[in-house]
Amino acid sequence: MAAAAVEPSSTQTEARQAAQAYLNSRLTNGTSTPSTNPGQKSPFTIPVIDISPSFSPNLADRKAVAAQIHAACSTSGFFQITGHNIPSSTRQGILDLAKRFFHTLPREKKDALHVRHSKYFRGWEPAEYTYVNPADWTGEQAAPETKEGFNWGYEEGLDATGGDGAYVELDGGKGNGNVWPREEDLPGFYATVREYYAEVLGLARHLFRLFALALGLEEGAFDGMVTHPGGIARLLYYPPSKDPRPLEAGRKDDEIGLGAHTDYECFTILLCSSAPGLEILSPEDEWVEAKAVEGGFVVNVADFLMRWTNGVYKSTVHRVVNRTREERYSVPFFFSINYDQMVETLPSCITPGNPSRYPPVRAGEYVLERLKATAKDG
Ligand SMILES: O=C(O)CCC(=O)C(=O)O
Ligand SMILES: [Fe+2]
Repeated sequence: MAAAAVEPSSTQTEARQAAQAYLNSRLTNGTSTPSTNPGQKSPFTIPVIDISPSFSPNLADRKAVAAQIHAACSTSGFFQITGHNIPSSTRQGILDLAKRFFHTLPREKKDALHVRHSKYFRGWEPAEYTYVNPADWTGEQAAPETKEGFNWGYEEGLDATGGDGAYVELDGGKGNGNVWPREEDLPGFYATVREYYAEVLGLARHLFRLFALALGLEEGAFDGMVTHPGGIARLLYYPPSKDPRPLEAGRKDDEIGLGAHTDYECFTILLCSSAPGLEILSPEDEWVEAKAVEGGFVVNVADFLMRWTNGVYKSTVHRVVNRTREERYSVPFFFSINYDQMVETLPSCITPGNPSRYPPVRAGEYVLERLKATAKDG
């Protein structure tokens, strides 16, 4: 993406500087340091929440799940869910599709889908093209990222509700910026993406109702904001480690799958294959392995929701390092509200001790500026 010859808007400046300052404040030169105060660790857990009671007709059951979500979001910002009703065949189907995409689509067909052709970062993202932590571009000890990705966003054909016909892209543009492999090159690609995306989008809308309850709002408070929501999803591939070693506090890694970052949207629903690799930065600056539970999804708060909740919900720094000889695949889904929606700090998150810290912002504008900041030539 060519650098624009215009002054960055205040949102741009805020998004880039705040993201980098926040990361820098949490990272010590890219290495983790053991806690100097082990007796005073803050509670940092990634709880497993069975959300099956949230499908109950009884409001008290739904509120009980929301309370667990609230506790997780206001501490570690991460939790895992089971009891979500997404069939295991749908989950396996998209992981198998990722493997086919990365291993069988020839390089020139991938190149035709390169993200550099897309102003919304859709399509194929080779390992070296982006760094989620801009400080890694120039850092002396910069380790290249090993992840390879394929990105797409919301479109009505992927929404089981059919949408409301009002989808706009990150910059307010009409239509959607998705690009797809040709059907003859990867038969069944779109159908498999659709099956998974429709399910995970439905789950995200359901979770958002629980977030409303968790924030002390009426359950349907956000429903009108997710009728044509932003929802970027990715297939990700992390090759096996060339030098597999366990995570060790204080040791700089020379292979990084995906650098230290926070996510940008409201929350992320992550599906992973069996190889571990996701690591979360604790308040003591220690990387903690987040081992995915069988059949579950990892859910984490992202920056836009942290901003919207005035910092009450935590968007926590994480990264991926494949420390195994196995290939690793994952499919994150980054859920946003409608990109044309303006939001102001939620009144329920403003108190005399925590006055509103952020000006109003349009959802898509915020996310697009954060995405631009990850491309090396962006
Ligand atoms: O692959 C994973 O497990 C996590 C991916 C991730 O954090 C991201 O894409 O933002
Ligand atoms: Fe992430």
